[in-house]
Amino acid sequence: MEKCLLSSDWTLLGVYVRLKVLTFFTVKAVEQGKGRRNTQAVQQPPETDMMAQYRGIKAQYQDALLFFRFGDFYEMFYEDAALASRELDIVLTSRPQAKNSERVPMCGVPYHRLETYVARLIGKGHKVAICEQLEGASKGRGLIQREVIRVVTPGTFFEAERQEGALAALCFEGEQIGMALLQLATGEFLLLEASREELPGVLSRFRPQEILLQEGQRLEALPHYQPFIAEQPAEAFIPEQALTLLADHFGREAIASLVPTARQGLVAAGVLLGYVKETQMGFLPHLQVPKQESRDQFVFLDAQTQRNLELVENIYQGTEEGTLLAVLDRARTSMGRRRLKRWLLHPLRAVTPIQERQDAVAELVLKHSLRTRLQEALAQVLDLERLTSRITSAVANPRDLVALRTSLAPLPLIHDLLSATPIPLLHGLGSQLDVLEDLHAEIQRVLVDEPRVTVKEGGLIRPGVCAELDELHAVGQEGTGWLANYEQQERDRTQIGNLKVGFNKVFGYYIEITKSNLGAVPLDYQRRQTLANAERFITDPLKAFEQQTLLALERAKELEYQRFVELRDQVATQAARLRQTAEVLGTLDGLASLGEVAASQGWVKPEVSEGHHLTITEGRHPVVESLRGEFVPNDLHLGQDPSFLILTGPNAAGKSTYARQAAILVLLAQIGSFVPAETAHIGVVDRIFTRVGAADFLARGLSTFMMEMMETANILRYATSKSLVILDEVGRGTGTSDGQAIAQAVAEMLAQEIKARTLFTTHYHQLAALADRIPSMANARLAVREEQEEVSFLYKVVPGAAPKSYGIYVAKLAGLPPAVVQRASELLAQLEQEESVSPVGNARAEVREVPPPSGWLRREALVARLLELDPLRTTPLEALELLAELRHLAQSSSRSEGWEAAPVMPFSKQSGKG
Ligand SMILES: Nc1ncnc2c1ncn2[C@@H]1O[C@H](COP(=O)(O)OP(=O)(O)OP(=O)(O)O)[C@@H](O)[C@H]1O
Repeated sequence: MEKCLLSSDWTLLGVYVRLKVLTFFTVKAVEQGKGRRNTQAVQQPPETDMMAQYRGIKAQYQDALLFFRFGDFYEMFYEDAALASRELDIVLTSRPQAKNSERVPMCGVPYHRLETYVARLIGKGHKVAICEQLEGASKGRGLIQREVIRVVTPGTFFEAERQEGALAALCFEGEQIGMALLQLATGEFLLLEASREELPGVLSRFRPQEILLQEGQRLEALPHYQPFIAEQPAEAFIPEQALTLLADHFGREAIASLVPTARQGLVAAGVLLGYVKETQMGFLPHLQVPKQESRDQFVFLDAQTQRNLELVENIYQGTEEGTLLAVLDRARTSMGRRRLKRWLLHPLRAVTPIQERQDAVAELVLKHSLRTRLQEALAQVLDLERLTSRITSAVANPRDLVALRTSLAPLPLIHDLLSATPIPLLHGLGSQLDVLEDLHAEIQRVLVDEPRVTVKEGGLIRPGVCAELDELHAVGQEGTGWLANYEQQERDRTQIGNLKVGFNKVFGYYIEITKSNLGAVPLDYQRRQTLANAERFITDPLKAFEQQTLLALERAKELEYQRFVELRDQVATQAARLRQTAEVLGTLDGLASLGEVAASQGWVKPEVSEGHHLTITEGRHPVVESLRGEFVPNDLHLGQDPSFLILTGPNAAGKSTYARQAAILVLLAQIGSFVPAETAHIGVVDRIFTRVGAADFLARGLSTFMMEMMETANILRYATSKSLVILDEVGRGTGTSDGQAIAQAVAEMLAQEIKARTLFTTHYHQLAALADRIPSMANARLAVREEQEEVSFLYKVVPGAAPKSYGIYVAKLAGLPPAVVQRASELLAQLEQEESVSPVGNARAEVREVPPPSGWLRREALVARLLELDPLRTTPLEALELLAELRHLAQSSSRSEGWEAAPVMPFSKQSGKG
């Protein structure tokens, strides 16, 4: 048994006095807190010193909401109070700053709900500075010392579920950007490099909630998420300073080895480390040594591609629903879920590691019982990564240690199961899995089965751990017996049957006598408190008892707290082992999840190799299939010839789905997953690009077409012959001729020069003729069945180009007014009559004149034309030309049905006369 020692040498009496005073003041503080909410109960004038202290501290943290600890509450004052009350939906109240002075707006939250309220403020993009009382309140000591112990920012808040606490720092040097990324929930520290064009894609993969930039630097608005930007002084970016900081924290050697290849990233990492040290102070979790992410290791996915393919976030709501992640996620742990997400955004480029993962997934598909046993064991493991961060940053409470103990229990079984498999990746995971038996045993030995959440109320440590603690608990237990005896003894002595011995925090132990029995109270009872129906007394024996037991109790609580902190610190020293175990479990869970999806959905193992081919039979889009329940499978054959597929077909016939499906199947294959198809042979790709439809780029102040062209330009700049490109209706954002010309020129470059495997959907049917001229191009179309007036989509891809778009039919389906549909059909017929085959090979198509519109639209056109006219600035020749134009308009109008002649005819006549 251990000997637990209290650091201070309080005498018994000293402890007691302090205890009572402390209790008194704690309660007073609470009462003051309540009093502020109930102004009638305020007894003391407010401490102006305290407000001065508040202002002094607040001046140092002007950009954060200051949570100012006051007894059992965190209080906010002035503008912070107004903001917090709005954001947290809590009552805004006020108190006078000094006697008769003006009232100060304030609001408060109970100390034990700190995490919840901070989470809400962080979620709304605020920073919170937590200011603690550094000492207990005691009589005559004046102002309590207070200090900010941590500044929580959007990128550093990691302790709550789903908060990753991801933080990035960027270091610009010309066109190159060094980037460091730190995730406090997992301790992962990455170094990356990117060009300015690549930056949005890199940021979008990691989604840091907060980005550190050198002051004066600007980050171009990111289209789909708004991180919190924290400007840092230029000195922080001085390389020597940044590198020294890193070397002091991680060791000189670890950092020196990274300098040659990742100098800029390291500077960013130094800035980041400085920032987390400054803001987290004593609450900095264990960080892993920075690792450099090699650009060539992963398939590059730009921000649009990540978004267009709806990998981890759907386009319209930004949630996980309807994403590829949602289909794949059968993970049993948070670590596994994070791993799957990471894999989806970082498909592998090299064949060998892909095949290693595939083999592991195949084993887990095949060996159902192995997979289910592993998954059952994994289901008992809580978020070890976050727990490690909580433990190492000292925010962990006793329940966190219990969660850790529970999570470690199934590890030996997982280890045995993995060690028995011959599959290299799984077997390797078994060897790397540190089952941490020593930690499990120690937590089991020290901590009770179900401890309290709070650390200072006792009830944490098992009997037998600490001799002194056991003795103190024994005193407490004896005391309970003594009290019961004493109560009975006093009842007998006074003959008061309902005499009660009780306890409260302010007065300690007392004897309560109801008013009707007050006549029988013995002389040695000393009155302490008067209630409505009773009086409370103390006696000398009760006082002596109280002194003894309260002391024992408080000392026991203090000892338990100390022992708990010791245990937490002891676990924290093993952070690196815990992190490694968490990493292994995350990978295993990710693989098991892929195995389960493949097995339950009947997916197959794709053959991956270095070739240029992409051959899929009976492929399905996993997300559309999961949402629709049924899906028409399709084949795809791309390689050297054809490498470029022009896809035509009606609107809503499935062109985009088919093109995206190709990208998703390639991506699945390259994360090591099985794919929804009969067979798949995939030559690995280095980059996947998708340019799909319109998106909201208002944030960047760019027109949709401008954005479309910028994205297309990027594809043409970065795509290689190993890339996969999905272009959906390029050029549709501008005039028909321009759009078609651009689409053709882009297609020609991709097919003839870049030679990337490409799926190109278009409504410019003229482009289909390109395949006659360019050997690497082929046409495919989405088949439809036409019966009488009705068209049905078959969702089947067949060779050849589509004869027409059926746009009007789709418009009708979509509910366009019959008159408009009718008019559109007339116009289409007319256009088709006039249409001459447009010369493919010549990028400029002819601009056709479209006849005037019908009904009220015709009249509108005439009126609009007249309103444009400025008679004073019109030459006689222009006037004549205009008359002719108006006459032509009027003539064609009068031929059509539904013509309302009245407003236009007089003018027409007039012009006729003229
Ligand atoms: N193979 C398929 N099997 C079943 N349903 C499908 C299939 N392909 C597409 N669909 C369904 O058809 C809808 C429309 O598909 P998609 O958006 O791909 O059409 P599109 O031809 O690209 O249309 P547009 O040219 O108007 O953009 C999809 O949302 C999906 O519900």
